[in-house]
Amino acid sequence: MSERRSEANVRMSAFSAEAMKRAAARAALESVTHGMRLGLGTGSTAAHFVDLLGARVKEGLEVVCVPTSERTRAQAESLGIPLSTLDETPQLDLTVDGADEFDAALRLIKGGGGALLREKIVAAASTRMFVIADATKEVRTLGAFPLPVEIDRFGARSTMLHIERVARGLGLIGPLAMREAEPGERFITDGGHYIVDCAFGAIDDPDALAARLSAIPGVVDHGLFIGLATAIFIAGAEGVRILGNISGDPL
Ligand SMILES: O=C(CO)[C@H](O)[C@H](O)COP(=O)(O)O
Repeated sequence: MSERRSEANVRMSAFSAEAMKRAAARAALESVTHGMRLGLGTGSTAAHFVDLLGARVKEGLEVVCVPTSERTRAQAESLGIPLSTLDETPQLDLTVDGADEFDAALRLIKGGGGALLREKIVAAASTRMFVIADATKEVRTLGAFPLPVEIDRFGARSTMLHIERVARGLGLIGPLAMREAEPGERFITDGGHYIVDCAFGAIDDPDALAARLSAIPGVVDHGLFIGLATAIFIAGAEGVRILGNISGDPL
């Protein structure tokens, strides 16, 4: 294949990935109605949703939204979307967010964009959580995407060793890497914490791992979202299909 041709292919697949993310976002937006209190996710897929929502707000749709990151807050503000905080609006009707991976039981890995803590708090404050994703995020077993774990800065090295020990107890062995914003500069979350990316490989028992990680004192939260997503909008070449229940409870 010529260099020019392969460049064109790369551009084309990037275009279709974005088109799929937007299609999933558009499908989720159909459930948004007048007066809703919404949680706004973080990441490139969630950004499509915020963009489309902004257009609906300009047309007169009235909603109030809680963003899950400073990045999403800035985008929503720039589009004139009315914003609130969880202190002012502690209960939300619906959160729409992306994911790094999901399985058939609607369990997710999130945190690739570093916003997992606020994303989980906002999702847990919502009656429903819709995940929007392209079909490449669907997996049989979670874990191909390294699991992000948010940790306190105090005692970070010790907390990493604790995570390693706990994971080993579940048969999970893989390199842990402190996330960097740039080479030599640690990534800091909106909440002021570090992120450790844990490349465990296949996580056969996500529920057990989630419980053990949550019990480690220095762990602020982890990217396993279990029992939170109520529906997943999956965009593929054939259109958008929905896993779960758009009007109901988590599986
Ligand atoms: O969890 C997240 C941010 O913390 C994102 O939702 C996740 O990383 C997916 O991002 P993208 O839509 O860009 O693939």
